[in-house]
Amino acid sequence: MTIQSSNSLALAGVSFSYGKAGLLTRQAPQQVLHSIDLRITSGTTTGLVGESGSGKSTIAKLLLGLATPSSGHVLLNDKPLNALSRLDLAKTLQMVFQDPYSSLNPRITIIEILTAPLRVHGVGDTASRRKGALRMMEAVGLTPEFAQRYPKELSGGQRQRVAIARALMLQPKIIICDEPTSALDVSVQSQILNLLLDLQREFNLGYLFISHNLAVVQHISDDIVVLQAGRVVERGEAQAVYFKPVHAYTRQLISAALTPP
Ligand SMILES: Nc1ncnc2c1ncn2[C@@H]1O[C@H](COP(=O)(O)OP(=O)(O)OP(=O)(O)O)[C@@H](O)[C@H]1O
Repeated sequence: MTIQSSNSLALAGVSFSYGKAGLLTRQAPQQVLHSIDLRITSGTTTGLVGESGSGKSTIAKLLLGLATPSSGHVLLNDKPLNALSRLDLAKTLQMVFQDPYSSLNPRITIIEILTAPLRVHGVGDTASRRKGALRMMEAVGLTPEFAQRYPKELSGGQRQRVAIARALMLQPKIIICDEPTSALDVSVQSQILNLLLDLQREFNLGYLFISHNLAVVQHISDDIVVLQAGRVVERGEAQAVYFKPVHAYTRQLISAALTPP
C-alpha cells in the first residue's frame, strides 16, 4: 500500500482590486473579489461557478501567484505560496486551459510539447523525459503514434488530452481546470470529464474546476463554491448545492445550465 501525502491550496480572506489609485490616475481601484475563502485538497474537486465577470479567472491568477491579494493570503499547506521557488511551484500547481487549439504550440510535435516542462526545469535527461512523456500519453489515452504528430493533426478532444498530459508531467499535486471542456463538442466533453476523474484517482490530484456551467461542475465536483460579482453567495457539498440550492443566484445558474443555448 502506498501512503499518499495530502496537500491543500487555499485562499484565506482574499480580496483583490485591479488598478492602483495614484497621483496620475483618476480611476479608483476596482475591487473584484471580496474576502474569499476557498480550499482545494488532494483527491477532491472544488467546483467554482459564476457568470462571466464574477471573478473566477482572477481567483485562478491569485492561486498561480500571477497576482497578489490586496488583503488576505494564498496558502499551500497553510504556508504562504510566495515562499515557493519557481520549480517547486510548477511541481505543486498546474493549469489546464479552456482552448486546446490555442494552448498548444503548433510548431512542435506532441512529444516535444510533453517533454518541454521537464526540459525547462532541468528535470531528467533526454531518454527519461521521453519515457515519462510516453507513459503520460498512455495515462491520458493517447497511443505512442501520436508522439511525432503536430497539434493540428489532432481533434479537439485529443488536443485537450495532450494539454492534460503536459500539466501532469511535473507530477503536480493540484490542477486548476479553467473551463476545460467548454470548447469541445458535447460528445467529447464527458470523455474528458471522465478522464479527469480517472487521473484524479490515479494520481490523488486536487482540482479546482472553474466553469460558468453548474451542471458540468456538479458532475465532477465534491464541493461547489458559487461566486457572484466577486462574493461567495453559496457553498457546500455538490449534490446539495445543485439539488437544494438556497441562493436565488444559484437557482438562476442551474436554470441557465439546463436551457439549451
Ligand atoms: N486586467 C484587468 N484589469 C481590470 N479589470 C479586470 C482585469 N481583468 C478582469 N477585470 C475585471 O475583473 C472582474 C472579474 O473578471 P474575471 O475575468 O476574473 O471574471 P470571470 O468570472 O473569470 O469571467 P469569464 O468567465 O468571462 O472569464 C470583471 O469585472 C472584469 O472586468
